[in-house]
Amino acid sequence: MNPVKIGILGLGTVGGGTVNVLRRNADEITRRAGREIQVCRASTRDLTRSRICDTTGIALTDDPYEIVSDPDIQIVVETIGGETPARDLVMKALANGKHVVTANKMLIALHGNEIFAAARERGLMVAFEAAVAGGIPIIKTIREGLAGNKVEWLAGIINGTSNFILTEMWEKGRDFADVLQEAQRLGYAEADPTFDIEGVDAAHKLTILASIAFGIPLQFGKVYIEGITGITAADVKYAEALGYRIKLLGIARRTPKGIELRVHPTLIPARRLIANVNGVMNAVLIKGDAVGPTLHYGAGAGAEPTASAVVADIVDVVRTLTSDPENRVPHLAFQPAAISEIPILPIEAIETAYYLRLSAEDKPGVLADVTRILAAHHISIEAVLQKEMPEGESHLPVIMLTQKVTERELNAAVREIEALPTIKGAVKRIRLETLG
Ligand SMILES: NC(=O)C1=CN([C@@H]2O[C@H](COP(=O)(O)OP(=O)(O)OC[C@H]3O[C@@H](n4cnc5c(N)ncnc54)[C@H](O)[C@@H]3O)[C@@H](O)[C@H]2O)C=CC1
Ligand SMILES: N[C@@H](CC=O)C(=O)O
Ligand code: NA
Repeated sequence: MNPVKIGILGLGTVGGGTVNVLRRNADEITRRAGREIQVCRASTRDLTRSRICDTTGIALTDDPYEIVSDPDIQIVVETIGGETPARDLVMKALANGKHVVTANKMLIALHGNEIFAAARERGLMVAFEAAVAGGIPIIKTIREGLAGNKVEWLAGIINGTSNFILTEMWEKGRDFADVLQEAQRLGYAEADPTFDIEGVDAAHKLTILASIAFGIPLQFGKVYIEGITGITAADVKYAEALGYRIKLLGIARRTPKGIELRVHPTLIPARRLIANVNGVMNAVLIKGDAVGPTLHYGAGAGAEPTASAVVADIVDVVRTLTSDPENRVPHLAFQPAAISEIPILPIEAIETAYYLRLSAEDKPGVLADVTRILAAHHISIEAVLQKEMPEGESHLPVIMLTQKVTERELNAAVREIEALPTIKGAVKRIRLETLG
C-alpha cells in the first residue's frame, strides 16, 4: 500500500520533534498504523534557520497555504500555534478534505466548536492530544478510557512552564524571571510567555478537558483565570511550613448549581501525590463516579514528549482512514447532539478554603479584630502562623488557613480586614483544595 502523506505546518519545537520521532520509530509506527507514514512537505517561516530535525526528503516552503491545498497531502499537522494564521489554515485544510492533527490548545479552546462542525460535515478527523498536558494521553483517557463514568471533577497541573517556575522557586529559591527565561530556552514556554504565567494557557487546556469530561461546549470565556505572577518566595515558604505546596491548578467540578471552571494558584496538602509533581511535569487528577480518583502523570511540554502525542494522533487518523466516519470517537467525547448547556458558575459563587497572608501591627488586639471580622462572615479558621518581624519592617506577617467559604463572603470579609488601621496593604489570598 502507498504511504500516507503528511504535511507539517511549523517546524519548531513540536513540529521538529514530530519529524524526529516519526523518523526514529518509523518501523514501530508502521507496524502500529498498518501504513507507512511519510512527511512529504513542511512549512517554516525562516527557511534558512537551523532546526532540531533532519529535513532530508521533506520539501520545505515558507508558504503554509501550499501544503493545505496540496492534493497529495492526506493529513495536515498544525504546529504553528496561535490563532492567525492557524485557524484559517486548519479550516482550509478541512475544506480541502484533509484530516488535521494539531498541538494548538488556543485554537481548539477558542475555535474548536466551529472546527469540529466543519470536520463533521466532511467526515474528517481533527485530533488534538498534544494540546493538553503534552505527552500525557489525557484526551484519549477521558474520551475513551473513562467513558463509563460520570466525571465528578478534575484538577490538573497543566502548564509545564509555571510548574517549572514554582518548583525552582520552592526547591532552589531561584528568581522568577530567571527561571522563566530558562523555560523559554528549553522550548517549554508559549510564543508569548505571559500566556503561561498568567494562567491563560492552562485555561485553554481546562476548557478542552471540561468539555470532554462533562459534555459541554468549549467555553474559554467563562473560565476564571489567575496566574502565578503574584506568588512570592515567602508564600511558597509559609505554605510549606503549614504542610502545603502551591501549584497552578486548573479545576473543573460538577456541582448541583452548575460547573466550576477555574485556573489559579492553589495550596495542596504536601502529602498528596499531585503536590509532588515538579518541574515541567504535568498531572491530571480525575474523579469518576465508578473508577474513583485516577492520576495521570507525564511531561507536559518539550519537543519529544509533545511529539509523542502528535504521532499517536497521526497513527489514530491513519488507522481510521478506511473506517466509517460516523463510527469514530466524537471530537468532544459526547455525541454532538448530546452536548448540553450546563451553567458555568461565576467565581463569587465558588466555595473553597483559603490561605490568607496579612501584614499586621505588632500590638495586642489586632488578631482579635481580624478573627471577629472572619467570624461575623461565618468563616472558620483552620490554622494560624505568625512569623517573626522581618528586619527593617514595621508589620508582622500573619498567615491564616480558613475552612471552606464562598468567594463572595470571603471578599466581603477581606475588604473589612483591609480597612483596619492596624493592617498594612492588601490581604494576600490563595485558594486551598484538599483534593480528597
Ligand atoms: N513547546 C511545547 O512544549 C508545546 C507546544 N504546544 C503547542 O504547539 C504549537 C507549536 O509550539 P512550538 O513548537 O513550541 O512553537 P515554535 O515557536 O517552536 O514553532 C513554531 C513554528 O511555526 C512557524 N510559524 C510561526 N508563526 C508562523 C506564521 N505566522 N506563519 C507560518 N509559520 C509560522 C515557525 O517558523 C516555527 O517553525 C503551539 O500551539 C503550542 O502551544 C503544545 C504542547 C507543548
Ligand atoms: N507552554 C506550555 C507548553 C505545553 O502545552 C506549557 O508550558 O505547558
Ligand atoms: Na496530551
